[in-house]
Amino acid sequence: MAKEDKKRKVEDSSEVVEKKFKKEKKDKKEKKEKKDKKDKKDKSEKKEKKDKKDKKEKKDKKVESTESTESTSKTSSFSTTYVQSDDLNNVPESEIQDYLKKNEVAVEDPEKLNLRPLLKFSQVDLVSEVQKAISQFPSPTPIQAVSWPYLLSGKDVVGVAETGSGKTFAFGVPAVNYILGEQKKGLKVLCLSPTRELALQIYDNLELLLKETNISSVAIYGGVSKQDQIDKLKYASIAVATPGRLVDLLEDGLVDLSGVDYLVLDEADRMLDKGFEEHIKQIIGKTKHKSERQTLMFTATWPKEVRELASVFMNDPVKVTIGERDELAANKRITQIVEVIDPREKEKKLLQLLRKYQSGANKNDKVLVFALYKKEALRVESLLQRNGYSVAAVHGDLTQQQRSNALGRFKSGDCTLMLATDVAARGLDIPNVKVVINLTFPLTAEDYVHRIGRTGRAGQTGIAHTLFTEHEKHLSGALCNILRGANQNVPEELLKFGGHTKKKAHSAYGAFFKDVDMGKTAKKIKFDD
Ligand SMILES: Nc1ncnc2c1ncn2[C@@H]1O[C@H](COP(=O)(O)OP(=O)(O)OP(=O)(O)O)[C@@H](O)[C@H]1O
Repeated sequence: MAKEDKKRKVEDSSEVVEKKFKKEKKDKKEKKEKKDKKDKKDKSEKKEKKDKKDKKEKKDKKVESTESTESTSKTSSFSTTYVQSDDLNNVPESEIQDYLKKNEVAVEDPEKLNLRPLLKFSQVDLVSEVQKAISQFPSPTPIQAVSWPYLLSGKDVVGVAETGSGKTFAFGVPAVNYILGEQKKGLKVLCLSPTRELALQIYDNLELLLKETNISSVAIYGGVSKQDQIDKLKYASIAVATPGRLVDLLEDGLVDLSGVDYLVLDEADRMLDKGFEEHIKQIIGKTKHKSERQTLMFTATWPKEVRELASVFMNDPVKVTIGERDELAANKRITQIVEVIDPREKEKKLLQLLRKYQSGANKNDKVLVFALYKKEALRVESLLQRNGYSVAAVHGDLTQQQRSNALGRFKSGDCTLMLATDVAARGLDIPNVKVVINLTFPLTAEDYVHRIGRTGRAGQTGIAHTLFTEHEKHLSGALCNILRGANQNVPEELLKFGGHTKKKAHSAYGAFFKDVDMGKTAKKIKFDD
């Protein structure tokens, strides 16, 4: 019995052991399966993450395909040490907040540096030649006040501020200040601009800052001989260029951009749209890598369509916005009048408007008339001449010499009437333009904001008178928004076309709109080489 018991016990225990063993095995198997499952999941998650990362890297690389692959730390001399002055430190915080509020300043500052705006020129330590050149002005404009501390700290900046608000010196002063503090020779600063006239204007402004220095600069643009530009490039530290001519010189091996570590895209949204994208990539790829370069983009209009592309060329930029600029906004000092008329009445109406705006005490007021296409400009030019007007014309069919002469006559006041296409819409700073007349509405609402921005500059007021016809009805919604945003009257006749903006269907926002008949004339505007 005892033996049997013992046997049973042994059997029992062996059964238990076996059971236990089986259970352990089962547990192990389950555990392993679980682990495998988890590993598999982790692996696939990791792979997904890696794929995503690779994809992003590839995409970034694709866009910046020609960027050099040199070292990654931002070590060049532009990483200067900006120190907030005691004078600025001592300003009560409430005063700073009042300034930011009054000027509708918004700053997106990824590193949370919270640099204070410069309320006076004396609150910043600039190289004496630069300090002297800007002392002609009473104080920095808001875009200068807010962006200089970041630019002088070596940060990338996107600056969005209304037309005529001093953006040229906002990027020009830190650029010249950098060059003057720089020991090495060679081309270091490059400013890109969409039109020849604007490139020349930026160049003239920089020359004012360089007047009392031994630094040379050069303007590179098409329509004139290359040789003079090539000669000047040998000594220049700063170049202002239109993309087409610059690419021309690059392809011929006549310009070396490998030392450029301060890069400005003026009218940045235009520079990044489809018309210029390829040239811009080609040029930027020849400058220093973005990790060693300070990249600046300044503009009055900053549509969503170009923001992603912009970020590819920049290192976590600080974004400085003056005014409510998330919506497309016009300068509020400009009185905007919009008249809806029959397209056949346009030219008769133009003559009436000129009589109205250039009469009596205002007879010498400067008036700028915009047409849409060269052909139209030529026709209207002869209409005006037939009616006894002396008119300065600026459009793409004229030689550069003719364009420069016309602009010069209008700037100096020798001729008080200028007729232009959109080559003159952006950036041109012409003193005392009292009235802008849009004889034909431009292709985009952005262009409208730039065109009317030729008046009401540097704190002055101005009038923009727009003739609107049914041919442009697809832009009525965008125009209504701009008028409302600047507290202007929205005419009933315009509302009849519809007060809502249509969606844009193509990233070349300047040229294509969804469900919209752009008419026979809707071709892309060609800008300059
Ligand atoms: N701190 C300042 N105080 C007063 N006027 C200034 C100051 N800085 C620049 N200006 C003047 O303001 C005018 C407009 O400046 P600028 O041409 O730079 O405008 P902008 O913002 O680039 O305009 P746009 O968007 O049309 O290109 C110029 O005549 C310039 O000399």
